[in-house]
Amino acid sequence: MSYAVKEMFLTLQGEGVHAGRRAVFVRFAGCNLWTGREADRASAICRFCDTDFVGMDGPGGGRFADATALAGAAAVTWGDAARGERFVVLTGGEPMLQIDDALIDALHDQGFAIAMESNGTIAAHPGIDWVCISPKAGSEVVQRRGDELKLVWPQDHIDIDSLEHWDFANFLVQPMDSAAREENLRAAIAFAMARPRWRLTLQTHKMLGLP
Ligand SMILES: C[S@@+](CC[C@H](N)C(=O)[O-])C[C@H]1O[C@@H](n2cnc3c(N)ncnc32)[C@H](O)[C@@H]1O
Ligand SMILES: Nc1nc2[nH]cc(C(=O)O)c2c(=O)[nH]1
Ligand code: SF4
Ligand SMILES: [Mg+2]
Repeated sequence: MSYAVKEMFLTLQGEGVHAGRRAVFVRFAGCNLWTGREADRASAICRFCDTDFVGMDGPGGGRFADATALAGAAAVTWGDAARGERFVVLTGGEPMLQIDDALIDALHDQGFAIAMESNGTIAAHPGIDWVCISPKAGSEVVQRRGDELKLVWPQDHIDIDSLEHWDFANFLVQPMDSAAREENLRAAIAFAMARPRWRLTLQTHKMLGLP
């Protein structure tokens, strides 16, 4: 199978438990909860997305003919730093629309530990080493176990008590980036103060000027 990739870049993971860790990001094109077109945002299931995942025109993006080609490009993007530490984050868009056995095997063959950022509406590939699920109100989350649950806040129509029954090792709350970001940050802080099971996570790459 070929893969449609919006962009591929080297940075620090900005969010979640692995914040601060050197990582190759592979941003797949396309999502099942929004077309990515501004004209469709108001009628989408997911309306607060901060990401351009349309097309294959970003830095390091393109159509990769097969898994070997994609994994090879990820290895080149990682560069000469300690091979044993290779870490890739598969995101999008919705990465589970494209991730398959061949890609997971090829990335592992290149020595990568594989993390994924997903909306959880498609079951995660079992070979992924670190599964981060970020639930969206109005969607059906089928992937209810993993390494981190990252709730963007505030969102209406989320049943927090039922999320807490899902099988995740870490529960994180992330303020929604929007025109109301200050208010959203206060709301996320209040959330973490009221529910000690949850930890605040910030989009540190945005503060640092990293991609
Ligand atoms: C762009 S999404 C791509 C992966 C996948 N589609 C998902 O939603 O998890 C990557 C992460 O950014 C989060 N995110 C998207 N828009 C955001 C915003 N406006 N503020 C804070 N986090 C946001 C998502 O919830 C997700 O955790
Ligand atoms: N540095 C950095 N960290 C991130 N963590 C999750 C991201 C994403 O868009 O999935 C992201 C991103 O786009 N950049
Ligand atoms: S599910 Fe993820 S990629 Fe899709 S629109 Fe929402 S935040 Fe963006
Ligand atoms: Mg992002």
